[in-house]
Amino acid sequence: MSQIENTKVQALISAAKDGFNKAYAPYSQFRVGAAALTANGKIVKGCNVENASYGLTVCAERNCLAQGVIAGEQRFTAMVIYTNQEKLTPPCGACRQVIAEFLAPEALVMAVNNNNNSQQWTVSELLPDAFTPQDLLTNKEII
Ligand SMILES: O=c1ccn([C@H]2C[C@H](O)[C@@H](CO)O2)c(=O)[nH]1
Ligand SMILES: [Zn+2]
Repeated sequence: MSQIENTKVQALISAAKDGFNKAYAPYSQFRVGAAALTANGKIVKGCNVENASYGLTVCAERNCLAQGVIAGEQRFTAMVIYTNQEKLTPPCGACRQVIAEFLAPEALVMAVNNNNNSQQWTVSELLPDAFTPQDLLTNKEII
């Protein structure tokens, strides 16, 4: 995350770890925490929240961004996803779409684990040619 200050990256990892510790994952036991940096330099976090009706589960990444929106933030510049998995956890397809709604294509998403291994992608690497709010605006111009 070279374009983000190192202290901010450390703060994001720590917030994502907090999220991980709050995860509600009684069915999969697969705990995930996420944290995002807002365009104003604030940090918001989330965790996965599972449900007895399995399909209603919401991932950490989407909960994190929803927490940001509730806090009045709609632009984010980076996201960290924290797990205790040796194989680093990338965001699922549904989360990639929601990430593309709120983070710019060049923004960074980093997966980190409890051994401090990490891997990072840009939003456009995760979801090339994303369908975004701009596509809706273009459509309005045509109408
Ligand atoms: O990037 C990911 C991948 C999975 N999960 C959650 C959903 C479910 O609760 C559990 C297993 O898929 O992990 C996330 O929160 N984020
Ligand atoms: Zn997801």
